[in-house]
Order: sequence, then structure tokens, then C-alpha cells
Amino acid sequence: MIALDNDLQSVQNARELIRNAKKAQSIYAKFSQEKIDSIVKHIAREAYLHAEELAKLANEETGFGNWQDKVLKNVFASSRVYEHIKNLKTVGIINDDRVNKVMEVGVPLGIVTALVPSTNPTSTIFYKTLIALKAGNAIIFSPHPNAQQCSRRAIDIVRKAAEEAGAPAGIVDGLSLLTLEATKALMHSKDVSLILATGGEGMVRAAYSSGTPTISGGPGNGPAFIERSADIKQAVNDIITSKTFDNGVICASEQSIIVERCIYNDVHRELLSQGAYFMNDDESNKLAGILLRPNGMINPAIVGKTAISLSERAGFSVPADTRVLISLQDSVSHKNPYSREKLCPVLGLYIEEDWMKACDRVVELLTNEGLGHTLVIHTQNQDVIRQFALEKPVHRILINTPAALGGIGATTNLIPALTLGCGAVGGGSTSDNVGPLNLINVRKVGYGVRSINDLRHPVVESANEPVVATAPACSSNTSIFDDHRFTSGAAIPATSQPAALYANGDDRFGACAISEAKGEITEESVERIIKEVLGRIGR
Ligand SMILES: CC(=O)SCCNC(=O)CCNC(=O)[C@H](O)C(C)(C)COP(=O)(O)OP(=O)(O)OC[C@H]1O[C@@H](n2cnc3c(N)ncnc32)[C@H](O)[C@@H]1OP(=O)(O)O
Repeated sequence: MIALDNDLQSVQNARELIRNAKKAQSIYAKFSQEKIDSIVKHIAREAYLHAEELAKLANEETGFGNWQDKVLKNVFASSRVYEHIKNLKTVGIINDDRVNKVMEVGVPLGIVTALVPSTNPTSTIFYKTLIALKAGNAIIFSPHPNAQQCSRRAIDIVRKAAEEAGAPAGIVDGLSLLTLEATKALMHSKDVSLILATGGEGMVRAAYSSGTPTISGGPGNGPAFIERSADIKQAVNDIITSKTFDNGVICASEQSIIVERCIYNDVHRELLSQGAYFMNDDESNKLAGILLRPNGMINPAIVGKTAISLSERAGFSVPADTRVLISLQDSVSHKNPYSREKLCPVLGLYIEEDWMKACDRVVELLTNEGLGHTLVIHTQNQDVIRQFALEKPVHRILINTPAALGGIGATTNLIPALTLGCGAVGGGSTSDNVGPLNLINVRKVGYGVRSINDLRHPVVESANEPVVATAPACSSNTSIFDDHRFTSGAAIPATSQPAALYANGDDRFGACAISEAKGEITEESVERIIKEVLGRIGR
């Protein structure tokens, strides 16, 4: 009876939050970009000022990670995320392509419901609030049951800041009475436009099956490949830094090391000198026994614990300076926790004969778990990087960096995010590091009129594409169209957009060059056009 009352009250709480958010968003949706930006700035600042308080609360409540690294995550989720999004255009006319005559208008989605993982319970609230409000949306949080107090405090901070800066009440809030029923009520509501789901597999699956459009992160299982050309000392330092950051709870973190045999002795020595402990078979088995729950999911009792605490729980002791535990492995399976995501400072280590075998192992590990997520390579060899980039089934390939921090965009220039999409291959709807542009719709206004006659003479009908011009020679001895297909003197077909290639893929540029250059192109005429178009698109 009490449980029923609780469920009922919590569902009423969810409905009230939706009503408030709907009202608030209808007002907020009319705010200018400037007004929205000033609100987002104030929220980011307030969040930043509370980074340490919330890090300590999160660590105390969940028992995951360490508060010092959680401070950095809170700073990342407030300051770094803000720095990245502050100049983005998200509402009103966000783009007007006067060459192709297509205008784009940013349209907020409406109400976003956000699930919060217990591993990042305050930083995720900062990050999701900033990206949702920057995109003109309202956001309602459903915190994780094991991190309710700290998440609630984080929500209070962003809500107060939003209102102080002039946002309507209700634009950001969270369930005050948390039950599965209330979370379901949010996820199934017709008034909720999108679920931003980060967390355990069960809740993410529940979000997708609610029928409401969902953007999610997915499970990681990042392999770290140390290739023979790597700077071994730096590679080991990166891996251990990453794996010990907040005691390994970030989903982009390394879960296994793959090493070529020819450098294994050096890697082994370096790992030992930087605080790795190699478990023997007995110790590996003992630890394996507590890494997973009987249902095969990660055991929350081992999440975000130190290497020393893990060894104590497993029943063996390690030197006091141990930072990560390593188990030598030669098999991959769902039952073998060393070949899966662990969310603590434990790594499987695989020795492979050469980089081709290492490639196979990487794919095998990712197919076991973590498809679409992240891998990291330590190498100086550009060919290896290219091969990995072209072929591996992940959406973040990181080079010579700690994966936990590189994947979220802290030590790389990837979009700073705490929801890392795994794309179709990972069962998700996006492969992006999720940001405000994932949280708007874009209304296209087409005002360029093309003749129906274009369809009477389609390009595909002609064997040879009509040539409009010849690439001019440049003083630098390469074509001004910085592309292999258009070296000096080459024919430029009408359907190509050579100048677009020159401008690194900005097709407004190509269309302009083609339409304005017509017929003969000289170096002078193209340079004039380049200048003009770069000016027009603000580069
Ligand atoms: C960039 C990044 O790092 S994003 C990180 C995202 N990744 C992760 O969080 C890792 C995946 N998470 C997990 O595997 C787990 O959450 C763990 C191991 C961390 C913790 O496990 P647990 O404490 O058992 O939490 P879990 O998420 O499984 O949920 C526990 C219960 O709370 C429920 N629950 C979780 N969130 C909610 C919510 N918002 N509302 C209501 N109920 C919820 C779950 O349904 C589950 O119920 P059940 O036990 O009846 O099945």
C-alpha cells in the first residue's frame, strides 16, 4: 500500500514537472540567442563554483571514484563544455547560404528527459543542462537511485542559476520522488520530445523501448594498442593516468592493453615501474569472481574502487604503491570479465605477434562489448593510424592520449561531452559526442529556384561530364584547387565542386566558385572568389 502511494505520488510529481517544463519552454523558446547565451553562461559559472562541493558529495554518496578527479569532471562539465558551446548558433536563423539559397532555422525540441548515471552523477547534470538549455529546450532529470542526494543538489544549483539569469521557472528540474514508475512516466510522456539516456544498459534499453526518440551513450570496452613505434613510457603513463582517473569509471577508459610481442619486455618493465601489478592465475581468478554479478552485469561493488581496495576484496594483497591490476589474457568472451568493460583500475593484457594480429584482437574485443565506442592507439606510425581509422568499428579513435580524457574531449579537441554515442553498430541513434546541435531540429528554407529543365539533361546521362573549366597553374606548382583530382591544367567537370575541396569541404564555397567562375578560370579570378566567399562565410 505504501509502495503504491509512493509510486502514485512520484508519478504525480513527474506529471507536474512536465506541466511546468511545458509552460516554461513555451516562453523560453521565444528568447533570443543572446538571452539564452547569457543564461547558459550564468549556469556554467555557478556550476563551476560548486565543483568541489558536489564532487565530495558524489564521492561520499556513491562510494565511486575519488573526489579530486570528480572536481575535474565538474569543471570539465561546466567550464569546458561552456567554452565549446558559447558561440554556437542554436536558435533563430542559424545559417543562411546565399549561394545555394537555403536558410536554416534552429528549432528547439521541447522537453528533454535526462537519465543520470551514478558514475558521473553531478557532472552529467551540469553538462546536460548546458547543452539542453543552449538548444532552447527544457530539461527534466531522473537521477540514479544511488546518487539521489548529490544529483538533487546539482539540480538545485542549475535551477537556481537559470532562474537568476531570467529563465522561466520549470525550465530545468528533476524528480524529487524517484521511482521507476516516475521515470517511466517521464519517458513515455507525449509531451517529452527526447530522452537523453546515459547509464546502465537496462535503463538505456528502457528509454529506447519507450517509443520516445532517444539519444544514448553505450557501454565502452576500449582496447589500448601499443604499437612497436610508440613512445612506451608515455603510452604507459597515458594508460595508467586514464585508468586511475576517478578510479576508472569513465566509459571511454581503457579496458585492455594489446602489445606487440617485440616490445612486450619494455612495456612490461615500464608498467611495473609506473605502479602496475601483474596478478598470477590464482589472483586473476579471485578477482574475476567479483567483477561481474551473477547476471553477467558489472558488479557495482567493484566500480570506482582503487586497485588496493579491489585486491583486498578479492582476497590477496599487493604492494602499497599499486595503481592498476593487470591480468595476462589470451581469450575473449562474455564470461571473461577481463575482456569486458570493468569501470575500475583493472586491465586485461594481450600479447600479439604483429600489428595485424593486434587488429584482429581489437576487433574481437570490441565485438565482445563496446562496439561503436572508443579505442586508443599508441604509435608514431601514420599508416597504422590510417588503417585503424578506416576499419575499426568504433566512433572515437584516439591517438597517444589517455582514452578516458581523450574520448570525452578533455585531452583532445573532440566535442566535450559526457554522453558518447555509439552509432548504429552500437545500437544507438548517434555516433556523436553529444552536444547542443544534437538537441535541435533544423528547419530548412529553400528560396533558390532551379529550372525543371535540369532534370531533362541529367548529368548521369552523359558518359563524359561537361567540363566547365581547366584548373589554373599556381606559383606553388600545385593547383589552386588543393585536391589530387585537380592538378594544374586538369579539366574540372561542372558537377564537381573543386573549390569546395580547397576550402576543406565547405560546399557553399564550391557552388559559388562554379557558379561565378563559369567558363574560363584563371588563378586571379579564383583567388578573387576565394577571398570573397571566405569573407561571406566569415573565415
Ligand atoms: C562518459 C561516461 O562515462 S558516461 C557513463 C555511463 N556509463 C555507466 O554509467 C556505466 C554503466 N552503468 C552500470 O553498469 C551501472 O549503472 C553500475 C554498474 C555503474 C551501477 O550499477 P547499479 O548500482 O546496480 O545501478 P543500475 O544502473 O544497474 O541500476 C540499479 C537499479 O536502479 C534502477 N534505476 C536506474 N536509474 C534509474 C532512474 N533514473 N529511475 C528509476 N530507476 C532507476 C535500475 O532500473 C535498476 O533497477 P533494478 O535493480 O530493479 O534492475
